[in-house]
Amino acid sequence: MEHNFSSTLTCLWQEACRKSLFPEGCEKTLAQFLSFSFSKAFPEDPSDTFPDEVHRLSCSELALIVFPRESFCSNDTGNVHFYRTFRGHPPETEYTRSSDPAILAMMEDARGEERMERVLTSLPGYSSWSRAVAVPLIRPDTSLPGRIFPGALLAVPAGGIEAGEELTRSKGALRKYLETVLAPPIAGLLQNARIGRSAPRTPAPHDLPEGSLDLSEAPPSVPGAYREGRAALTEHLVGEGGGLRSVLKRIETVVSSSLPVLLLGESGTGKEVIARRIHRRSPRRDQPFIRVNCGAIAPELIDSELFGHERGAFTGAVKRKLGWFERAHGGTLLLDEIGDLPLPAQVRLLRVLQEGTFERVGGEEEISVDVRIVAATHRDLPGMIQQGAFREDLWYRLSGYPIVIPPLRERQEDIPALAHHFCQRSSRKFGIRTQSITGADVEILRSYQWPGNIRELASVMDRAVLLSEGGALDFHKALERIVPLAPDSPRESDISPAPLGAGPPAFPTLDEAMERHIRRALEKTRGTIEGPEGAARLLGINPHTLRARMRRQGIRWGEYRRSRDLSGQERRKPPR
Ligand SMILES: Nc1ncnc2c1ncn2[C@@H]1O[C@H](COP(=O)(O)OP(=O)(O)OP(=O)(O)O)[C@@H](O)[C@H]1O
Repeated sequence: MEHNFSSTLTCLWQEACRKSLFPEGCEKTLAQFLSFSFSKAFPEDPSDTFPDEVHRLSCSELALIVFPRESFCSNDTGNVHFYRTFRGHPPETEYTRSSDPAILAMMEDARGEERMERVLTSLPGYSSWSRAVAVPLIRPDTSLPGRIFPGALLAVPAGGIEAGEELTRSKGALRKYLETVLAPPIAGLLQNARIGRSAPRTPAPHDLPEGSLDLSEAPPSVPGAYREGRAALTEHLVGEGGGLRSVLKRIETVVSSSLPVLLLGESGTGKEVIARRIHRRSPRRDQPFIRVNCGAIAPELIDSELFGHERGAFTGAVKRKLGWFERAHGGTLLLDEIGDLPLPAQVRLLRVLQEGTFERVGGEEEISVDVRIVAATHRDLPGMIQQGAFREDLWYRLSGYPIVIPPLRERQEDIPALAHHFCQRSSRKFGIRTQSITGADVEILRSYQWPGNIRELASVMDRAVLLSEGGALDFHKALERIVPLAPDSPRESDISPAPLGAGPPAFPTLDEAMERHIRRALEKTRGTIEGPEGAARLLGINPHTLRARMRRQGIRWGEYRRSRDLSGQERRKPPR
């Protein structure tokens, strides 16, 4: 099966939309800009086909830079230069998301500009930083010969629409093709993703807000592939009549109030899905729903992320920025991984919960917000309170209405419905039709313990569909790939006591064991964090959580990545 230029680009964008929050009003510009840049990377005939692998893989690297419009210029070939921006003035880095902590760190670092340049120029396809326009990258994955590694570096002009007008001055049939064939579906995709994030339900085609695009205009090569934004993927709830019945009953009694809700449950059990349901069923449904992963924000940025900052509050604060509390005004704020919130931020959060007010960083104005808090964690908060890692008073504030989401192994009745749901989802995602799930398949799935819960089931299904190549699903094979960490972990040496007389026993602490385990997963996946082959999936945790843990434990992703890129050479051992 082969896919053409437009379906490949559309899939890449579908992935980008799930990972990034694009500024309102920028859809059309961004789509044109990116479509054009893509053609620069692939100057061949746009109807050229790509091998199946390109199409199947998700976009595993993404960095988004928002830069000021004044520094944006284009020549008449439409090539955009922003070299001067980074040379002359610091970029306005508004939002970055990347599976590459190295890129993320660079952007947060004062000297990041220099290092960013080094990384960009080292990427295949770039001869100089000045040519590093917004180009989705597709390059060979050296760890898996014959496969392709897709990723994207997006540079978005902060000025939005006007900046796009520059592009429209460039000439040629290719531009026309990009504008007429590719830009509308991509713009629609972006716009729908944004609407989906703030709207309580996915609008039906007939009631899309004015100005939004009907995706029925999109090229038909992968029907429906770009219709699913992150919201659609996370809002569908399986198990309403089964294992989640009591959870949903509890939700119903609280939805009409503004009481904070605390969702407790193992990683991957569906806490975010339930939080979205609470929002959708509440009177706030027409207001924003915002999710913040408290564990994924660098501690020094937490205040600014949650409460915003004033211009000049610190180096790099070039303009006022609203925090998540203000952005969620009137709606619901999901504080995910609340157990990872550092203690000083817990104090400030407590104040907002008690008084409903706060000040932006560097500001004096008292700001009041009306936000419904839903907090979620897989951690043992009472245990953390005992250890002094979580404030007791915050716990009392948050735990007024706790809801425990049972792990998948305790709601086996939901497995058939979940399996069907994810099978359809994976088939749509990869454009592969498979044979249906049989009773024997369900038995195999039921006999597995699902430590990674529903997220793990979804990833096993992805793998099964990919491996099926359109034929029967083989769950023995699909599950095999999840298990390989078990035989060599824990290693004997990790737990054996030291010889007598040699001092205290060398029993690793929990932190040390966790660090080793993460390192092993990174070694196995050669630094891949997200996606079906990634370390997060292997460990059964959210990629954001994994990155946060790596950061906390000083694990540098770059070492593992470099070992992957040394094709044909001996792999470099990561530091211990
Ligand atoms: N009941 C459900 N029906 C359909 N899909 C579900 C359900 N529960 C979870 N999922 C899917 O499983 C995945 C994990 O769910 P979610 O992110 O809500 O889990 P979580 O408990 O918040 O995980 P973490 O603690 O790691 O953040 C998502 O892709 C979600 O769409």
